[in-house]
Amino acid sequence: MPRFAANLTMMFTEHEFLDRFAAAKKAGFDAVEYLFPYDQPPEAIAERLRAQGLTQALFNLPPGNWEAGDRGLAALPDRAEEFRASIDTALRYAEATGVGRVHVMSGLASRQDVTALTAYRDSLRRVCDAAGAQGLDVVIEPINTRDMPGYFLDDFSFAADLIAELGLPNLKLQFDIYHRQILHGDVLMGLREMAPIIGHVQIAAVPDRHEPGTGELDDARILRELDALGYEGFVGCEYRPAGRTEDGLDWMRAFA
Ligand SMILES: O=C(O)C(=O)[C@@H](O)CO
Ligand SMILES: [Mg+2]
Repeated sequence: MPRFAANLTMMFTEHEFLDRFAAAKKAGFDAVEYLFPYDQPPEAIAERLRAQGLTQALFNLPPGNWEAGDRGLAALPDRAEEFRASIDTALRYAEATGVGRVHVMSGLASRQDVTALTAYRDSLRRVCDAAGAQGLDVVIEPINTRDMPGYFLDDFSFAADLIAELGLPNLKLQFDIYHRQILHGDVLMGLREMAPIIGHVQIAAVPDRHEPGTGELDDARILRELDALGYEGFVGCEYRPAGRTEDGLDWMRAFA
């Protein structure tokens, strides 16, 4: 049975961020994820996790200046120093929250740009080394360029090849079913091929990014396939509820 994690950046936004932990627990979740914890002190987040008995499944490294358009730093050669500092920040939050994996966003750059590719490889080696010393996995996620135009990591095969080439034991793939369908389709084959390197899964209906089961894919079938493949990690519910979060959770009860 999938271990669902509520994505608190997208779900339970009826509540203030720190109150979303209790709301997720009350709704039946045992784990949470979100994009960025950095507006809150790590101790405040750790306290909410402890109080609710929740597991922290995932969060992202600081992405640079999100409001100014940054979408990560790893493939940006002229931001290497900032990237190094972002690792230290993320690892402080990792220690406080007990998270097992962090997502590193590549940033906006062309995969044809050799300096970007070199920077990306160097960044991944560096972050895997530092995170590995703390017993953490690092995940990278191909993101569709309709939602994020110009995103460097926009191809699942490229990501899988890079993971194989780098051979870093704690570098894994974040398989977001929503992005996979928009970028390539062929979701079940993608899961079968990439199962050995998947470190985290996320789900949302395509194309509107609402509750699973409301889009063009048979999400229940996909979740059963994950089980059949022996996937034991988390499935992050990274969707924007069509209405109040609590009113749209029936899809999940089918897996209880
Ligand atoms: O957008 C997604 O999908 C994510 O998983 C985020 O972490 C990056 O925007
Ligand atoms: Mg995602």
